Amino acid sequence: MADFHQNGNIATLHNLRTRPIVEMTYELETFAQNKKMSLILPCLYSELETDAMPRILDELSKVTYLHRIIIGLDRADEAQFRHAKKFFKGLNQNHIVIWNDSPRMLELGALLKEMGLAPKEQGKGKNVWSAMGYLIACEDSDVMAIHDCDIVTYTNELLARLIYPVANPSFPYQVAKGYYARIGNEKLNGRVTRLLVSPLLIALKRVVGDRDYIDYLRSFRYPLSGEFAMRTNILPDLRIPSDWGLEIGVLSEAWRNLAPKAVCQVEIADAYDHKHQTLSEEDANAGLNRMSTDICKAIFRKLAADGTVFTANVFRTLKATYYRCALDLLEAYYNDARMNGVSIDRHAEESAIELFAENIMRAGHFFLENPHETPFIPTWNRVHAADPTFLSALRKAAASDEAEFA
Ligand SMILES: O=C(O)[C@H](O)COP(=O)(O)O
Repeated sequence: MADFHQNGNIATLHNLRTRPIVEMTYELETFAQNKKMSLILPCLYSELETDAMPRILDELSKVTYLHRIIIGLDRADEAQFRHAKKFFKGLNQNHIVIWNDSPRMLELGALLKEMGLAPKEQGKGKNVWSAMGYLIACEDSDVMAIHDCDIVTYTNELLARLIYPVANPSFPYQVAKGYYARIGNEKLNGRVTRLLVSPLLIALKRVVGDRDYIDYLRSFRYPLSGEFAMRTNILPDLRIPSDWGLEIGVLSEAWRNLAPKAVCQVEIADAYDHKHQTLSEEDANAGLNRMSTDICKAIFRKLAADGTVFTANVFRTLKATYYRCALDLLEAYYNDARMNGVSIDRHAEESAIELFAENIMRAGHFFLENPHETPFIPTWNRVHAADPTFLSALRKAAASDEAEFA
């Protein structure tokens, strides 16, 4: 999409023209001579059975500049792990499938628990955190990228554009966040981003006042994208949530640890579509219902850690302000979609807003009632300080699983 707007907070790297992918690949191959680049794929076993995954595999096999691919496999039994290993055999790069539920990994999990350092919940955040631990333990990657495994519009150009800003040694960026317009089947998607995060940030600014952190989050065109890249030296000090707050958590950590000049966002695709979860109105622990609550919790915790005081009244006001802001934005989304001949189900969107408004209160209530319970996983630095042998044990366990279940 050809626009060149800069928001003044973080740099935005656009898709200004269709650059031949061979040109960019050539540059990346040159960077790779001095900087090793790795890719982390957080993956559910069920995702191997989708149409998206074979396409991703096919596209990745053509990539020449990657040093290693780490696949974090969740929700798999032994037979499924064996199958996953076969499935990824087609990759041309050095790669490893980490079976997160293997007896060896569970034993390591128990050890973490004994030290009081275990992630509180299973989920994408924990999967990514474990894969990052493995990457740190390998001690040989300078740059890493991560993307979802349910992208049905995937091309390896997405990866090239995502990793480029942190791979180019003359760029100052330590973190690059991917963005795109999430439109698929002529439908406007990205429901949690559009209907929860954008209006919530506007409402927070009105209710709790100006905060650098809120302005920073508002600078991102797609704060919930699962695609980001970073230089690996910042990994050991990253404190991320174990749940769906992962994406916001990574941005928050970049804000806490880095100067704004070291963070950028990059347009990685013209079109992006993925598997859509249900809203799950009936079950608060599933789908977008759960996701929206986890995201609110992550934002509230970070604001509190930056000195914002929350009370029950603040959350009540926030809910009302959010609701108004969300309806106003919906009007804009609706007109934007209509003018472009893209469909949008206004009733479904309003129902989602009503649910998200409830979840702001629910997350707020949780925050007030459980002041000591945080969704954040300890940093790898902390784990290393508690047990200096842990990271190498993790690496060995993954290698032993790889060898034993050949
Ligand atoms: O990014 C989002 O807003 C959520 O992942 C939901 O996305 P979807 O509406 O495209 O399924």
